[in-house]
Amino acid sequence: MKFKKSQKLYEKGLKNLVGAVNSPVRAFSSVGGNPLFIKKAKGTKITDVDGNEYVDLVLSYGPMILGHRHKKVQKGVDKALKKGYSFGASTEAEIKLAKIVCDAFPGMDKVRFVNSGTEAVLSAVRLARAFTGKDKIIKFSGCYHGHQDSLLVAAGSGLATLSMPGSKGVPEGAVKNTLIANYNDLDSVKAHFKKHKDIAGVIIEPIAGNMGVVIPENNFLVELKAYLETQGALLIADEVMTGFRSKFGGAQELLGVEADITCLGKVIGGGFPVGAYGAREEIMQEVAPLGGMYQAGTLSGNPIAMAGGIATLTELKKQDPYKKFEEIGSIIEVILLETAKKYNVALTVNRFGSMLNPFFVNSEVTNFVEAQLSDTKKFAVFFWEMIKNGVFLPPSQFEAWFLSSALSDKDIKIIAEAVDKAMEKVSKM
Ligand SMILES: Cc1ncc(COP(=O)(O)O)c(C=O)c1O
Ligand SMILES: NCC(=O)CCC(=O)O
Repeated sequence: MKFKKSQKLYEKGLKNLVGAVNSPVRAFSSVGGNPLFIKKAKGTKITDVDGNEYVDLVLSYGPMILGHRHKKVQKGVDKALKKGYSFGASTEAEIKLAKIVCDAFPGMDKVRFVNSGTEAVLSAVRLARAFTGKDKIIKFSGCYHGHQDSLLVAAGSGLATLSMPGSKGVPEGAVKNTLIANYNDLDSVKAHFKKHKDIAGVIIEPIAGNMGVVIPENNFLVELKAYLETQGALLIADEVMTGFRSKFGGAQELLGVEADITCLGKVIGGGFPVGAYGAREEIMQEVAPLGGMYQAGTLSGNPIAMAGGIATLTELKKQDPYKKFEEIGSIIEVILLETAKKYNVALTVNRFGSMLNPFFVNSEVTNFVEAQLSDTKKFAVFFWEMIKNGVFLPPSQFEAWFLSSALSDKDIKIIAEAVDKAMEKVSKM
């Protein structure tokens, strides 16, 4: 496999782009080598500029749940493109997507569309503060909620890969109202409430995907929500990753919990830039123009993005792929575990439906500290061998792998063969 053209573009890109990437997550910092440049994608496959074809388990970090360029999505977007790109005024498509989203999440009477997951979360946090009149927010170590100042502490995703505890350029004042708790540890949440009277809410990835996949234990979320109710604080579910992926109604439907405010992104745009936050009526009444919490956007509710979202969610509802996700997901999980056993490689696999991660560690991974015990050198070797054998993975131990509903038996065979080669190479380290 050759990467000559990617290498050339990388060198060219370095001149006017930062690290030749537009998100540090796309840099190959922790796996070595340079980022691949992509030419096109269709269905389950992604092709780089050198013509190498891969089964894609990145899926644009989640959005491409139907696979790339699904014909219904393409059709919906093509139709919208013919009518205009952006109007700065309302369209019927916004109402349609809002209904699909609100119908899927029982705790959501109203929704506001924005352009990214980051925007969705920063607005949701502002809304929690506006509604409760309190300032402090608890987040969990290893959860990533986008790159707004106040939550860019103890965050996973790219910060975990780069071993950064936080970001430069975030003033102390911006994080003075942020408290950190441990995932799967309700006592660590309670400890904050014992100390502070002004906690507006707790934000959580209900199934964590940014420290690698980490699953909420037993009744963690249900108990967290019940406890927050006793404290008059809100539960903010950051379902940017899990919304419409864990289940049509997100992790909340699956785990039987109803958040006060829900953040969405990724899948709801079907590959176009969309984010959203929503809540029950009395909370959304705070948002301008109904209430005094300001939040706006030139391209918010963009008609092309709305068309991508409507087509994706309509097709997703029709396909109802969640049983298939469980089946394929468990097959891939077994492939990883059995192959690791065959080559005597220590491995833990965390999986929730169509999100999964292998960790190169012997012990279970239930929080960020345990996730960081994984041998990232082994992951780097594993990653490159998977690439060379035709499977496109996120270039980081701490990013979830995503499955699409388009995956076929043939794709699984490619994955199984690549895993065999990659595990064998890891075993020789
Ligand atoms: C859980 C979660 N929240 C928020 C974000 C931020 O979304 P975006 O990258 O669209 O700004 C992401 C992904 O990056 C995410 O995984
Ligand atoms: N886990 C990280 C993401 O989902 C987003 C990717 C990015 O920030 O580029």
